[in-house]
Amino acid sequence: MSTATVLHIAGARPNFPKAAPVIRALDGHDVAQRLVHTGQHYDERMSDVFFRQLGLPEPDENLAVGSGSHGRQTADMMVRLETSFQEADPDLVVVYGDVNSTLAATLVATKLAIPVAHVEAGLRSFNRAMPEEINRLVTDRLSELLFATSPDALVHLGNEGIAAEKVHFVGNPMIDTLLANLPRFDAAAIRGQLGLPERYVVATLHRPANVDDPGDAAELAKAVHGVADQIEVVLPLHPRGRQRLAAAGLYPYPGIRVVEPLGYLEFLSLVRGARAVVTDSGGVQEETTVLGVPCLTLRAETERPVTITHGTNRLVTRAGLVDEVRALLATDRPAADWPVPPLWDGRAGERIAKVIAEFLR
Ligand SMILES: CC(=O)N[C@H]1[C@@H](OP(=O)(O)OP(=O)(O)OC[C@H]2O[C@@H](n3ccc(=O)[nH]c3=O)[C@H](O)[C@@H]2O)O[C@H](CO)[C@@H](O)[C@@H]1O
Repeated sequence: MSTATVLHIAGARPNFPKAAPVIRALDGHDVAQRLVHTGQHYDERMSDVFFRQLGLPEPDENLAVGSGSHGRQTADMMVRLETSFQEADPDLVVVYGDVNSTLAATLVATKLAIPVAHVEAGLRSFNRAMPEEINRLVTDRLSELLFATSPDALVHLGNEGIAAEKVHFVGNPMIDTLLANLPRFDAAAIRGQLGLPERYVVATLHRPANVDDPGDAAELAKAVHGVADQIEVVLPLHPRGRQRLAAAGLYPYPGIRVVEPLGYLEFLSLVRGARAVVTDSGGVQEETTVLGVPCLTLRAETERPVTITHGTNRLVTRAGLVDEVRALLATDRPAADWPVPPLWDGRAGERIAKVIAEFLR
C-alpha cells in the first residue's frame, strides 16, 4: 500500500505555532506531508519570521491570496486551494484554529470528498458577530477528526450533535510550542532592545469589535491612556489595529510605546517579563495562562473560558480597564502555581499525530 499524504493548511499568524508541533510529530509516522500556505498573512513580520523561529518547513506551495474582504479573500483561497488539492490528491487535510484560511480549506476539501482534521475544535464564543465564530462552527460541522484543546469544547461539540468518536481531547499544540521554546524567551534582552523600564504592560489590540468603529477605537484609546498614566504600555501593533488606533488618537501619548509586530520569540519574551497583558487576541489568553502573567481581555466573552477557570485571564470592559489595572498593580504578581488546564503539557502534537496515523491506516 502506498504511503498516505497529509496536507496541512497554514495561512495566518496564529496558525503557525499550532501547526509546528503536529508536523514535527507526524515526521515520526509513516505518512508523507505537504504544507500549503494560503498567503492570508504575507508580511515578513506576520509570517516568515515564524517559519524561521519555529523551525517550520518551507511551504510546498504558497497561494499568495493576500488581503481582501471576507468574501473575496475566502473565495480567492477556495479557487486556488481546489487546484492545489486536485493536484496533490491528499488523504487528509489538516486545518488549524479559526481563521479564513481554515474555513476555505475545509469547504474545498469536503466538496472534493477529502476528510478534514480540525486542530482546536469546539471553541465557542457564542457571538456570531465574530468572523472566527462562523469559521469555527462550519469547520467543526464538516470535520471528520476534531482535536479539542479543553473540556468545554467537548461539551459544545456534543451539544451540536457531533459524534463523540470523531472528537479527541488532546491538549493544546500551541502550548507545546510555548513550552518547547521557553528557554529562548529572554525578557531582559527584549527590554534592552526596546529600551523599556523594568515594569511595563504589554497590550495587543486588533479585533474588529475594538478597532473598526471610530467611536469604539476612541474609547479604547482613552482607556489605554488611563493605563499609561499608571505604567508604561508597549503595543506591538498588528497592521489592522495600527492605522485605526493612530486615527483614534491612541498615540503619540506619554508612556505609550508603539512597536512593529514582533517575532514569536520576541513577543513571548516581552510577555514573560510583563507585569500584565491587555489583549483582545485569542491565543494570548492561553499563553499568559501558562506563563503566569495576568491577562486582562478586552472582550465581552471568550471562547477560551479555561483561561479564566484554570489561568490568569479576566474579561474587562473598556470603561473598567483603568480600575482593573490599578487593582492589579496594587497586588503582587501571582506565583506560578495555579492549575494549568488539563493536558497543556507539551505533548498535544504527539497525541494528534497518533490519532491521524491510526485514521490513515
Ligand atoms: C477572519 C480571520 O481570519 N481573522 C484572523 C486574522 O485577522 P486579520 O485582522 O489579520 O485579518 P486579515 O488577514 O484579513 O488582515 C487584515 C488586514 O491586515 C493587513 N495585513 C494583513 C496581513 C499581512 O501580512 N499584512 C498586512 O498588512 C491588511 O491591511 C489586511 O487587510 O488574523 C488575526 C491574527 O493576526 C486573527 O486573530 C484573526 O482571527
